[in-house]
Amino acid sequence: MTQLSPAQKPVDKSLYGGTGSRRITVRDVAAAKARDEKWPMLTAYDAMTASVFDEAGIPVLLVGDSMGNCHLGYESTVPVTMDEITLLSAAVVRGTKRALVVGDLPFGSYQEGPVQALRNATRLVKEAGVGAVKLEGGERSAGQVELLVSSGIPVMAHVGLTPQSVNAYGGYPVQGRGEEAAQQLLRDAKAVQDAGAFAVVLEAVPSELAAEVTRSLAIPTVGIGAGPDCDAQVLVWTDMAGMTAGRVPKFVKQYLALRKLLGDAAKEFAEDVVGGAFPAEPHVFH
Ligand SMILES: Nc1nc(=O)c2c([nH]1)NC[C@@H]1CN(c3ccc(C(=O)N[C@@H](CCC(=O)O)C(=O)O)cc3)CN21
Ligand SMILES: CC(C)C(=O)C(=O)O
Ligand SMILES: [Mg+2]
Repeated sequence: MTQLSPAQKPVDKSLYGGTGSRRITVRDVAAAKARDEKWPMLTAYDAMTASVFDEAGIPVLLVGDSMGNCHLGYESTVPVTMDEITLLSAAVVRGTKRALVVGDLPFGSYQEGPVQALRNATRLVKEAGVGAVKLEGGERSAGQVELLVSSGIPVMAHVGLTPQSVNAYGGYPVQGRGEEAAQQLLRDAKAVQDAGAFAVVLEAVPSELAAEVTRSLAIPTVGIGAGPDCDAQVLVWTDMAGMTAGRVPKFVKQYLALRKLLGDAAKEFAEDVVGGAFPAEPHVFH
């Protein structure tokens, strides 16, 4: 391990609950694994929401391609474009002071190969100001991870269930069940670590397997539907806050009924307008 320069001294005692004012870097995230520290990650798609999570101390925010279904009204993440990810990533960076912002590379922006991946990741770093990018795939994406990392762009990898492959899966099935699939998942996680990824998302895998991958890797694992033994946990913010319409996956815990609360507020406003109770004297200029 090389000596850290002053600018790279650990940001705080911990990623969550720290008070340091400088922005968290991938080195801070990597250092948390050695301390055996668990940390939270949430998605964010706009500056206002991102500032709430930043002020709450969430150390890493992912501008997920889940913006496709959560924010932009698509059926899945598949239609999301580089223009959309870049626009919303720039907003999240503007809304935050401390969080490391990770931009998700959308479907079609890196599958052609390492050079395409580098072109699009570079755009996200230069135009949006993200501190790292994320892309899906283990062994199949190792070449992309390697070129990005050697070019100075930190990469969060993503193995297990990779939602951009929804049309190949025919849904969102749990991955890594059975000995052969478990061995493949281990190979995928090792491949992206060896290619230089600073962390890896494990999505929808049995918790026993996620625990084994977490023990086997030197880089942090970020679980979503991967049980309690990952180094970090991520949820889509609209799922966590009870804002998502319709059914949410089994791995989601809802901490708020935001969809109902916001709907009730909208109805109250509407009734005030229709009934003449709003605006009242405090809201009026003379
Ligand atoms: N709002 C939202 N939350 C997410 O977590 C999320 C997205 N959108 N969009 C992209 C992907 C899709 N994700 C999903 C969606 C559904 C399941 C799901 O329901 N899976 C089955 C698996 C059952 C099995 O194979 O045994 C389930 O019933 O939980 C999992 C992940 C995760 N990602
Ligand atoms: C759920 C996370 C890992 C993600 O990729 C996304 O939100 O797009
Ligand atoms: Mg994603």
